[in-house]
Amino acid sequence: MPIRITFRPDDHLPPVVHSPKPKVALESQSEPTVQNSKFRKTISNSTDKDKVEEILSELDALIGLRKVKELVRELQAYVEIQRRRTREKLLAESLVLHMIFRGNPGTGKTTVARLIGRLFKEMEVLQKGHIIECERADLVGEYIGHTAQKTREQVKKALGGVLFIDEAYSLARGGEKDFGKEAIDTLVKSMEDHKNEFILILAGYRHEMDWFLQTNPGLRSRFPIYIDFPDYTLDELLAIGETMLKDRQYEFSFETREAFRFMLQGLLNSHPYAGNARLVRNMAERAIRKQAVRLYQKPNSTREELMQILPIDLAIDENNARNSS
Ligand SMILES: Nc1ncnc2c1ncn2[C@@H]1O[C@H](COP(=O)(O)OP(=O)(O)OP(=O)(O)O)[C@@H](O)[C@H]1O
Repeated sequence: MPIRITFRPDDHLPPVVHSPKPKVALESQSEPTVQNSKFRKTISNSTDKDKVEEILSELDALIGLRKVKELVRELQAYVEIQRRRTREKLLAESLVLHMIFRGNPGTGKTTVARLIGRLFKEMEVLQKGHIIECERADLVGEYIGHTAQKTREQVKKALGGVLFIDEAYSLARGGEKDFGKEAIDTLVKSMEDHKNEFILILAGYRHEMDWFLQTNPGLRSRFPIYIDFPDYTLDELLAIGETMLKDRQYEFSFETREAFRFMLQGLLNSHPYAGNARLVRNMAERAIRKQAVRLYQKPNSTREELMQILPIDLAIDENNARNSS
């Protein structure tokens, strides 16, 4: 039986480790290995600490997500300590790192899943660390047997990395007779057949995910790690927008910043799930295109002009921007 780590989503406590009586002692082994891993990779001291730190800094650079960052760091520390224990020929168990990500679209789930894949590659938990993103249509087929085949194909592609299934609950919506059930069964079997060869992350809206896991106790017991992604606040969304522009060497003028805040506030007031970074990215990218059209007829644009996004590029006039401040 594998070690199970329960991260309590709602508090800051360290993970609870449910460790059944270990059956395997490594004392007799001269070269400690990761248990149950098909790769049976020899654990060396060679984990590139700089690369791990680099990935953790990328995680820290994300706006907000304080608890998510804490959990990922806890997870990283936990895995690292297991490695050190193995090196000291202490008891070793396989790590079960399948996860549930709960949150609205655009709250950073895929971004964090990618970082986790890369992190575990550097830590030699995963061989490749890539991510295969899929949804119901990629897993569910049209006739008996087709679904199992399609799902196995996705698992195969994900071996050595992360299989990320968005809106995972859609697999259970059709009930017992739906092919989605076959996809779930195939996933469960793949988790057994390919233990430690990939990490499965099921993602989606919080309430739907809770319902999904309640209706599938067999599945639920295989996911020891829950990570919640809250909606971003107005200030966080603003910071995300500014970071996205800065990364592309653009910037808001003072008025544009206020106009952007005003637009975001309006959207947050009218749409309950508007607090997401995807929306901000779309707004920023649209503003960049609008700026291009505005400057196109001006061959002698200055460096500053080429960098600055003006309120007009947000399709909002300056009066509105002033009113919002
Ligand atoms: N905290 C953050 N800081 C900076 N950029 C972010 C942050 N969160 C998300 N983004 C950016 O927002 C965009 C959407 O994020 P992402 O795809 O990770 O969200 P998601 O929760 O997986 O949404 P979906 O389910 O719609 O795919 C990406 O371009 C990502 O880089």
